[in-house]
Amino acid sequence: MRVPSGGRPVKEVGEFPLIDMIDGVVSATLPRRLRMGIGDDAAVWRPRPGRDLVFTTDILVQNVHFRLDWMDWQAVGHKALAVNLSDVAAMGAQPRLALVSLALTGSERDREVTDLFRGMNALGRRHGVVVAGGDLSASPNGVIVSVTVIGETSAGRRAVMTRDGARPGDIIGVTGPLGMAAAGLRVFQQQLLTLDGNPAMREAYSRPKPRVREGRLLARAGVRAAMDLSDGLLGDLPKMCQASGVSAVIDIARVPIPNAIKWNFDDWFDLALRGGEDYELLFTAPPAVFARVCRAFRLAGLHGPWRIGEIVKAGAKGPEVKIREASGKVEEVESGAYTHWG
Ligand SMILES: Nc1ncnc2c1ncn2[C@@H]1O[C@H](COP(=O)(O)OP(=O)(O)OP(=O)(O)O)[C@@H](O)[C@H]1O
Ligand SMILES: Cc1ncc(C[n+]2csc(CCOP(=O)(O)O)c2C)c(N)n1
Ligand SMILES: [Mg+2]
Repeated sequence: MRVPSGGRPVKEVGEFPLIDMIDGVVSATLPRRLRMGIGDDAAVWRPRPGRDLVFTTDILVQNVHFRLDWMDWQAVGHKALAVNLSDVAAMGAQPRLALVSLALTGSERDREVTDLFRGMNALGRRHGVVVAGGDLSASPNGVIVSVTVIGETSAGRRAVMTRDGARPGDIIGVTGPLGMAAAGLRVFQQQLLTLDGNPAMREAYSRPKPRVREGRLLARAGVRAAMDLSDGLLGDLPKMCQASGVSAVIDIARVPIPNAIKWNFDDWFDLALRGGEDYELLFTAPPAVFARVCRAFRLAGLHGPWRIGEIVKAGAKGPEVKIREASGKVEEVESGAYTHWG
């Protein structure tokens, strides 16, 4: 039997305070070449001036992140790599290598495991990424897929985009619609298989598209602040505001939330802004840089970006996110979206 050793249960501490506690243990002395440690979408290591390497890792746990009666094995492979590519994209870097650790119960078929790697490889090929290694282990309670991706910035290119680069006066942009993956999760959970538009929702949940090209174009256009939206806009934007010491006003009428979501779900606001797993990029930029981004996206044939609000100075209460209603009225909104252990 496990003897309680003191301390609080982590489900009471919460995911983000726990990260702060880990940070407190490991971040006392960091080498100068580590340009970014805990706190952003990826760690940044500068082996020499003019070249940054980025490192990120994300884990998918059966029945926490995916269910095998909802997703086939190729989709699990796709999603496990996609969520990592998304973090590299958020830094504005080019992903190169993936390491894949897999824990299996033993009853899976060899064919299912190779399917997982087929799904991963197909996505990797589209973004110039190869699987370069990994690890295998047993897992008594379901499949675990942990992927690490390494990326690089081009020599001489501007520095990576970070969460602490947002400044008052910046426009806030996103690279695509919000809420489709959360709607897909709802479709699976409630078996809404006759709902209008449900195949696109299930696809958004099962096979998110990492915005790798968009991330590189943002960085090249001079964007300094970006992150990817994994936990939902009202979970992630407050993190960016906190890191940058600024507040944000979101124009709700400008947020690209598909009509299929607004028309089908009464709780569309929470679904789209707190549901998570969109894997779109959230960025902020001064108006001139934002205009450059719009031009670059148009020339590259990419959709967006969508302008959804602006960064303002933090008030007396410190960094916060507010919502501008369609009427023009600005209202406070509770921060918070998906977190582990509720
Ligand atoms: N177990 C851990 N050990 C060290 N650092 C961690 C650990 N878990 C998270 N972090 C770090 O905490 C920071 C914040 O994590 P957060 O979950 O907000 O971002 P993320 O990794 O982009 O999210 P997601 O997991 O949704 O992709 C990241 O820099 C991450 O590397
Ligand atoms: C079966 C099943 N149940 C619930 C969810 C919802 N969910 C799980 S993790 C997460 C946020 C990002 O995760 P992380 O912060 O770990 O990267 C969300 C919205 C799901 N995907 N699958
Ligand atoms: Mg991220």
